[in-house]
Amino acid sequence: MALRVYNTLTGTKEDFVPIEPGKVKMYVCGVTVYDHCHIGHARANVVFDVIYRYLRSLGLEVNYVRNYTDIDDKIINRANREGVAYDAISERFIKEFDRDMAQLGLLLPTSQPKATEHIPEIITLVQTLIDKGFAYQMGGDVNFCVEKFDPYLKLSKRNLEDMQAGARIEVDERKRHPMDFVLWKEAKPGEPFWESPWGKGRPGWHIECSAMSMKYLGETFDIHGGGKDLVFPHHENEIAQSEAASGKPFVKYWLHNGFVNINSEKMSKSLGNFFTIKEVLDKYDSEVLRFFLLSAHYRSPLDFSDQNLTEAETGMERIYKALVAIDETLASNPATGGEEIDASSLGEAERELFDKSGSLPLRFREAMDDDFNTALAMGHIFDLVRCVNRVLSEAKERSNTLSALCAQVKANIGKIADVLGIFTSEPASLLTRLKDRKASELDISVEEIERLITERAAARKAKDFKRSDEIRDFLLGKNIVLLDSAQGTSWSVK
Ligand SMILES: Nc1ncnc2c1ncn2[C@@H]1O[C@H](COP(=O)(O)OP(=O)(O)OP(=O)(O)O)[C@@H](O)[C@H]1O
Ligand SMILES: [Zn+2]
Repeated sequence: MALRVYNTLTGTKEDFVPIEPGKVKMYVCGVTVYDHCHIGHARANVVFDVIYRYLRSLGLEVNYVRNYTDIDDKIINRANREGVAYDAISERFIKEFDRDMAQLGLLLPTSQPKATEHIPEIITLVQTLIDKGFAYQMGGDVNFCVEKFDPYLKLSKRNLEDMQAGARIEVDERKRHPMDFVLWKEAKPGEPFWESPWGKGRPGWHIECSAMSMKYLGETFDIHGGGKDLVFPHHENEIAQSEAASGKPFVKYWLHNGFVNINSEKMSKSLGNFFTIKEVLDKYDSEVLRFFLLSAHYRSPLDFSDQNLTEAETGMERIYKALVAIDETLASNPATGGEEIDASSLGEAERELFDKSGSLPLRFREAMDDDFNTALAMGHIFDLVRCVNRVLSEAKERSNTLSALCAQVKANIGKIADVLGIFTSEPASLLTRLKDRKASELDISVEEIERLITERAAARKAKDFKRSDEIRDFLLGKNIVLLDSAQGTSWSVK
């Protein structure tokens, strides 16, 4: 099966055929850098990071551009509130964004252009639109004339007349059509500005993405991405500006991620119902957050709640525990390396594991080829882990075959890990990290737990089972579960 992607432009899943064989040009709208990023922003960026990684894993050469919107009303407002220059705000939040993305394990895009570093390209594009009759000057502003661009609203499939009728916003009478949007904004006194043929001003939001995407990727490119909320007006306006200027199709595939919701409402700054990436990473491991964000298909809504993150943590822990068990099996009886597994000699459970592990790369590819279905891909990993647990718990001895099977599972999960950017940690240390995090929320210290475990071992040795049970129950009351084995006693948080 070849890769198929859901294209918002056609409303269908289509075969993905790059314009130039072997190469993919992809632009994703970045953040407006006026505040800390929330989990909705994390989702948009993680989703396209995985799409980027998957395309690369298919052997495609991907030119991935993600911008920073570093001039905007929201940035100016915050700068005024804090009494600093606009670029003190944008620079601060670019640094914060970069730090958040690095924590979430994102690969760097090929280019990360900033709007303010592309003013000449923006002015040239606006001038071209005026020269071609698609834009007009209105005082110190320049507007795009939507009626001149016939396919306007082809992405969101809205109707201009209906929208006009429905528009209750106060409309500037000087506009030729109420839906005309601004390409260049005249600077108000005290606002940052750049010189232009229309006076001192700054670019509108939509034009920057047309100018930067076409500069880095050409007039027509393969993929344009962003959150669903950008379909209208942002992407619709990008299409209008770019296609009106170039006379060519702008983008072949439009991909949009679904929202992170809280109580069925979009997480957003304006609603105030948001959690920043930093806040969440204070509490949860970054791999847990990434795991959570990829646990749903990228177009589906994703409900954010403490409970859902805790469930993601438990799910990830289950997989890592299996990876630790695999490592322990390999340590106790290393696979001699490269040995063939004789399938006919396997018992029923081993046979199932052998089959599921062997077919994992193919099933992963099928899931991802179906519009990047990371949820299904993760389901395949859980399925495999169930088989691993069964085989390891039923195995009477650590045989060479068992080690060879474990080595195969480890290698095949490893291949997927690189594309999803999860399961990449050293398993034992990840489990320790999770345990430490949970322990930090307990009302008992790790030292105290370990002291009690030592005391309990001594009590058991002295056959003082009353004291030993007392300690176990006391710890259980603190949500600590003890597990006795031949190697000693280990503990985990319930
Ligand atoms: N709740 C969300 N779920 C998924 N993606 C989101 C969410 N909120 C924003 N995004 C996406 O993040 C990217 C950056 O958005 P942008 O900087 O324009 O956000 P914003 O409009 O400032 O955020 P907010 O919506 O909170 O005001 C866009 O692709 C946007 O669609
Ligand atoms: Zn954009």
